[in-house]
Amino acid sequence: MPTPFGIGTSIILRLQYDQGVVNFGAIASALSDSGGDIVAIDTNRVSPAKTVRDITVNLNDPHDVNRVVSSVQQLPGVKLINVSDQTFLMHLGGKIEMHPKVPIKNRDDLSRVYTPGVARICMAIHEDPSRAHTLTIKRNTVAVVSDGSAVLGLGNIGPEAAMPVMEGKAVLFKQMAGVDAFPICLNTQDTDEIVSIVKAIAPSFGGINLEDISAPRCFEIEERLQKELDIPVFHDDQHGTAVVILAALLNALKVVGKKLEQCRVVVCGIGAAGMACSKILLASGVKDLIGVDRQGAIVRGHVYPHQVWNEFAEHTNPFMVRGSLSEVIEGADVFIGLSGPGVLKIEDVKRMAADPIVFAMANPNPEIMPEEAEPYVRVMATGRSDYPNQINNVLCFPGMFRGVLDCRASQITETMKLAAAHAIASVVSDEELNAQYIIPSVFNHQVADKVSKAVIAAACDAGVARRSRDSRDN
Ligand SMILES: NC(=O)C1=CN([C@@H]2O[C@H](COP(=O)(O)OP(=O)(O)OC[C@H]3O[C@@H](n4cnc5c(N)ncnc54)[C@H](O)[C@@H]3O)[C@@H](O)[C@H]2O)C=CC1
Ligand SMILES: CC(=O)C(=O)O
Ligand SMILES: [Mg+2]
Repeated sequence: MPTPFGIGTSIILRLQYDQGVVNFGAIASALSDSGGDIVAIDTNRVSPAKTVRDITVNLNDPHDVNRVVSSVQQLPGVKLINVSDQTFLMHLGGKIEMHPKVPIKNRDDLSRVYTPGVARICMAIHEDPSRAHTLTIKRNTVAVVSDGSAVLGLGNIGPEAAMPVMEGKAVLFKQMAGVDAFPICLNTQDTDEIVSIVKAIAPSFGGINLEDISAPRCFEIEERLQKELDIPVFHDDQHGTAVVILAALLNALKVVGKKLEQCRVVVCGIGAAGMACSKILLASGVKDLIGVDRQGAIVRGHVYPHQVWNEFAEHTNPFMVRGSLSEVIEGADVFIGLSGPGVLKIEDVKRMAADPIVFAMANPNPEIMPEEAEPYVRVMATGRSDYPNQINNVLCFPGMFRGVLDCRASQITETMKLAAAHAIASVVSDEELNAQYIIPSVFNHQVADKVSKAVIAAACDAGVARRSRDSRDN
C-alpha cells in the first residue's frame, strides 16, 4: 500500500564492515527483516579486512527508516558511515538553474550581449515598451509567486518551506510546455504588500502564477492584480484546479451516464480551490451544488465572516440543506474534496446516490484513501501520482501559460478556462474512457499542446490576444 506521503522512501546506507566478524548475507538479512528491500549494492572500497558498500534500500513506509538503520547498526563488525534519502538528494541545491541562451566567446559577443550593444536594445524598449515581450525573457517567463500560507494541504508553513513546491512547479512548466518559470516566495502575508511587490516585479514577466496563497486573501490579491496589471494573473489553486476538475467530471459523468444539470454535487472545503471549482461547475450547468466547510453546509441567510462565503451562499445550495458533511452527503451524486485528510468517512460514501463519483483531492493525503472508498464508488480520483485518475492542476497550468504567452494575452477569461477544461477532457477518447481512466496522464504530451491551442483560440475570440497566430515569430 502506498505511504501517507505518496511514494516509498529510498535510502542509501554507506556501511563499512569487517569481513572477519560479519558477512554480507547477515547484513542483507537484517535489512530485509526490518522492512527494507535491497535494490542496489555498490562496492566503494575493499581492503583485506574491511569492505565499504553503498546499499540502496527501498522502504514501503518512511516510518521504517529508523528500524532499518538500527538493524544494521546493531550488527557486530558493522559501522554505519552515512545514510542518505533519494528524495532529499533530488532536492540538494534546489531543482532548477539558469542557463544562458547566448554564449559570450569574445569581445565582440560581449559588446553585443552587454554594454555597449545592449544600450540600443534598452532604448528600443524605452521607446516602445511592448518590445519587452520580444526582446527580453518576458516573452516566455512566468513568476510563480507564493507567500507560503496554504502550501499543498500542509498549511501555513512559510515562504522558505514553500520553495520546493514552487521549484517543482517551475520544473513542470518547463518540462510540460517549455515555459520558463521563476519561483518567488515572499516573506510577507500582507495583502497590500503582496499586491505591491508583484506589481513591482511584473515588468520582467509575461504572466503571474499565484500559488498556495490561502483564502480569503487569495481572492482579493488576484482580483487587484488582474485589474492593475496588463499581463495574465492566474491563481493556480483556484483556476488550474477548477479547470482540471471540470475536465475530469465531464468524463466521469459519461462513464456513469449522468448529466451535470441533474447531479447533486457536494464540494467540501470552500477555500481557494473549492470556491473556484464551485464557480466553474455552476457556470457549466450544475444546478444543485452544496458547499461544506468546517462548520457544515454553507446556507443562504446565515451571515459568514468572509464576504465571499455570503456571496457563495446566494448562488448555491438551492434546497437550503443544512448540517455536517455526513448529513448533506446523503443522496449526492458527486463528492469533491478540497479540504484535508480523512474528512470523508466510508459510511458517508455508502449513503451517496447510485454510481457515486468521489474526487478526494487534498494533498498529500486525500479526504478518503482510494483503497477504502473504491469498493463503494463508481469513479474514484485523487490529486496523487500513485493512483489512477490523478486530478492535478499540472494538467492545466503549463498549457494555459504556453497559450497566453504565445498569443500575448492581457488576461485569462472564463471562456479560456472552459476551453482548457474541454481540451483536457478531449484527450481521453470515447474508446479509451473508463472508470479508471477519466483524465489523461500528466505525461501525455497532447495535454499541454491541446490546452494551449484551445486557450489561444478562446483568447482571440474574447479579444484579449495581443498577437495573432500568424505573427507568433515576432
Ligand atoms: N489536486 C490538486 O490539483 C489540488 C489540490 N488541492 C488541495 O486541496 C486542499 C485545499 O487547498 P486550498 O483550497 O488551496 O486551501 P485553502 O486553505 O484555501 O482551503 C481549504 C478549505 O478547506 C477547509 N477545511 C479544512 N479542513 C476541513 C474539514 N475537516 N472539513 C471541512 N472543511 C475543511 C478550510 O476551512 C478551508 O476553507 C489542499 O489539500 C490542497 O493540497 C489544492 C489545489 C490543487
Ligand atoms: C497541486 C497543488 O497545487 C496543491 O495541492 O496545492
Ligand atoms: Mg497549489
